[in-house]
Amino acid sequence: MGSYWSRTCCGTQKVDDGIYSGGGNITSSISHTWRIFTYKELSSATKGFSEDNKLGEGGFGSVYWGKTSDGLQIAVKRLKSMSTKAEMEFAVEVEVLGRLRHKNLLSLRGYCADADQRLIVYDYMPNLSLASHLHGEFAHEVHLDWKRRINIALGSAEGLL
Ligand SMILES: Nc1ncnc2c1ncn2[C@@H]1O[C@H](COP(=O)(O)OP(=O)(O)OP(=O)(O)O)[C@@H](O)[C@H]1O
Repeated sequence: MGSYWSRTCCGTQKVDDGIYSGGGNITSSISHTWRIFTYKELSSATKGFSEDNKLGEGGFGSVYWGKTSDGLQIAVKRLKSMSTKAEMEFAVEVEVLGRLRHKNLLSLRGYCADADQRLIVYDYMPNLSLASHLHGEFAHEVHLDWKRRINIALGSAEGLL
């Protein structure tokens, strides 16, 4: 469940002005249903999980930008090991996000569970994380005034409900 909470309260909330709270990212979320991807499909979408496509790294694996054959931009989280904890992360994420559709929640696009590979596919969020805007690399570029900060907090709370 830890992962679920990180995804909702610190991970991937979207708010009205387009910024995601915590470690999440910004914008472009149109809700769709999810589907099962093949490993080959995801490998080809991410140019073989190339370093150039790497968006970042979380507790359970690396996240890669990709483009599907039908032109959809995706973020693919490739779990690094098949520990019980990682299996749990995968199951909870797919189970919970697969059921939820909310404008302030990152949408699950699908997953892949081929042999010992576990990958989770999300909408790609192009504007990086709120954390990077609050404390990181973009903190000096984008000035988040209190009005925007309050909107973000309200949007995050709405997503949690
Ligand atoms: N949907 C996405 N679109 C764009 N970038 C993303 C997306 N999801 C994740 N990322 C990038 O990948 C990084 C790692 O994401 P990930 O969800 O694995 O980790 P986390 O939320 O920081 O930590 P944890 O694994 O503990 O939940 C993020 O910080 C972000 O930069």
